[in-house]
Amino acid sequence: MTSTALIGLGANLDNPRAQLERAIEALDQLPLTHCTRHSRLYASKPVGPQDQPDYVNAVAELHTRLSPLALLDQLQALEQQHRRVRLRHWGPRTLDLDLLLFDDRAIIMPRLVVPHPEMLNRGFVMRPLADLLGSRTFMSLSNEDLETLAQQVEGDDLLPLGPQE
Ligand SMILES: Nc1ncnc2c1ncn2[C@@H]1O[C@H](COP(=O)(O)OP(=O)(O)OP(=O)(O)O)[C@@H](O)[C@H]1O
Ligand SMILES: Nc1nc2c(c(=O)[nH]1)N=C(CO)CN2
Repeated sequence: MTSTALIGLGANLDNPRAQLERAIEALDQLPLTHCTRHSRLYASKPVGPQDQPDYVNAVAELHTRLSPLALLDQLQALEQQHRRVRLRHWGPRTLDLDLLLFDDRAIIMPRLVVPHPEMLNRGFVMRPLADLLGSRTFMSLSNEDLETLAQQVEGDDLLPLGPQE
């Protein structure tokens, strides 16, 4: 059975934009998985500790035949690969891949909570998610459409990035 998964991507490496573009390509190469589309990339001010560089954030939609836990394993392996690159280049931070939604399932396991518990509080997640799926509602997100939910957290400093060069 094919499922739809939404992935939140974030990076604040030296070249976070290139990291995200590579990560989106890598998501499309995962076993039993295709990246069907992704949002535009956004530059965003760090939420939480401020003594770190700005982030680039985006959301990608996957069609996958992996189970939620198998997909999480793959996402964590990808994060590890990017972490190795980061160490080599002494980059300031890592790549974060969050499993935001998996069909309309509610999952509570020791390693995996879906919908991602912080997503509704994060403009850098909700804005790109609403760009992709604005009118969609999820029972697992109180049946409210994503555009309305995104507007409730607007206020983060988000800057859409245009095409490079
Ligand atoms: N929906 C989810 N997506 C990704 N990881 C999850 C999810 N639910 C639970 N986890 C667990 O959370 C841990 C992720 O830790 P990580 O260091 O990436 O968190 P963080 O990036 O600091 O915070 P956040 O996940 O809030 O962005 C992993 O060990 C993973 O098992
Ligand atoms: N703007 C922004 N801020 C963050 C982000 C992120 O992806 N974007 N990720 C964090 C840790 O996961 C902490 N703060």
